[in-house]
Amino acid sequence: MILHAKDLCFGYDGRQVLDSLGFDIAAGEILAVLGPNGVGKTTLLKCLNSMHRPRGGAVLVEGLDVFRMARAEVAKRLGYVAQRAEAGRMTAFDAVLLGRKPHMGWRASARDLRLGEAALRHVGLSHLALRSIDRMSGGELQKVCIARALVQEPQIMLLDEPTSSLDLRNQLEVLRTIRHVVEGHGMAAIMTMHDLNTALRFAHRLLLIKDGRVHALCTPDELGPEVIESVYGVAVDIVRHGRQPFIIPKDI
Ligand SMILES: Nc1ncnc2c1ncn2[C@@H]1O[C@H](COP(=O)(O)OP(=O)(O)OP(=O)(O)O)[C@@H](O)[C@H]1O
Repeated sequence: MILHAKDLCFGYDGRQVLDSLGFDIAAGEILAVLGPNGVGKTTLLKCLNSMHRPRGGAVLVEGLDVFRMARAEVAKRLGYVAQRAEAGRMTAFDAVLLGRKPHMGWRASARDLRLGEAALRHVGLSHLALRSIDRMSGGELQKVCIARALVQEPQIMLLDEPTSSLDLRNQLEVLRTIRHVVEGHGMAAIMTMHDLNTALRFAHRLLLIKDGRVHALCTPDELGPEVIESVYGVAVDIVRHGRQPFIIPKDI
């Protein structure tokens, strides 16, 4: 297992959000974290990369406790792409290069620059490399942030709604890129999502949170309509197109 999360408990101002939540993820795996608004998906990602310190529980990356690591050590292992990117005044290339910071000396090496260029190419943004990120669309900025996590060369990518600002074509391209790097480099990705059908298509396993706990942890093929109804309060049918399952709400 590349990451092991055990019995995580976390709350804000005494209000419990995560309640003994645990799971494992293997190298080469994409895990979609699902559940309704406010259930604690972002909070979970922030606990995994030690931005939040849980009240109880542990997060181990290849057996090492992330809460005992220095910031740069965490960043070498876990690349985090936030839900809302902050756009400062710097070029897309410089913003991507920031992802090399945990690996860099006091200046970027030729390899750092090459990785930056390659990451921008991967997300289809080479032509905007010198554009300031405060002059980019929401989707372009989201892709810059994903490129920044790629150059970080982490073992695990934590992606908070990575496709929320992207059109259909860009959603597919970004998710394919993530799948390509995960499968090709023995990494893992944990991504929060609202689009259940996209999760069914791109994730190897689904983790559904309810009441701060793991309500279900299953493959797309194993997911039953009763789980969706219980977590989201919506009755659905699950139909198949070829072998691919799709969720269709019953009453629209
Ligand atoms: N900094 C904070 N201080 C206090 N409460 C917070 C803070 N951040 C989040 N919360 C609360 O914690 C709960 C979980 O929030 P979180 O953002 O993890 O949910 P989420 O599942 O990612 O939601 P969404 O799907 O809407 O992005 C929510 O009730 C939220 O209001």
